Amino acid sequence: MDTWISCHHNFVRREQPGDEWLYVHRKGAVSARADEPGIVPGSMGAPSYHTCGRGEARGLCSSAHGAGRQLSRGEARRQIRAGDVVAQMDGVWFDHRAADALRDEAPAAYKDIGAVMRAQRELTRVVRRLRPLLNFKGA
Ligand SMILES: Nc1nc2c(ncn2[C@@H]2O[C@H](COP(=O)(O)O)[C@@H](O)[C@H]2O)c(=O)[nH]1
Ligand SMILES: [Mn+2]
Repeated sequence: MDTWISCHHNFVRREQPGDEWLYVHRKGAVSARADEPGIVPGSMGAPSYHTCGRGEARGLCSSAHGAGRQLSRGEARRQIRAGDVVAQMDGVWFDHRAADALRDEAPAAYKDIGAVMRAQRELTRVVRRLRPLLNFKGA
């Protein structure tokens, strides 16, 4: 099957986003050149987005690669209980036996993906919003 979207978020490429040629390093960011497809995932319980770049040179033709963390892993483990993970994953199938181990991956450990998409609307356009149905994370 053809790959629909291949979207790396740790690479360097020589590019000319404006007048100058640059080595653009993307670490936790994705390329968002004009009409370029991308993926911006939310969290294990929040929507993900298929996107289309706007080629905004002031943003080095880039966008965020995800919602990003609201809480560090340590802070998430301190603040979030297994029961919170189950509650936050309401409507998404996952292995409840792993709820305790997944405290640092809980939806509340990540920023609000809707707010992140609004904040970067000049960089990338939403093509499709995907609601999570099932999540599996290996130990
Ligand atoms: N669709 C999912 N998105 C997730 C999940 N866990 C985290 N995330 C989001 O992805 C980005 C990028 O994560 P990275 O590990 O590649 O750096 C992260 O900021 C979250 O917004 C998940 O289980 N499913
Ligand atoms: Mn990453």
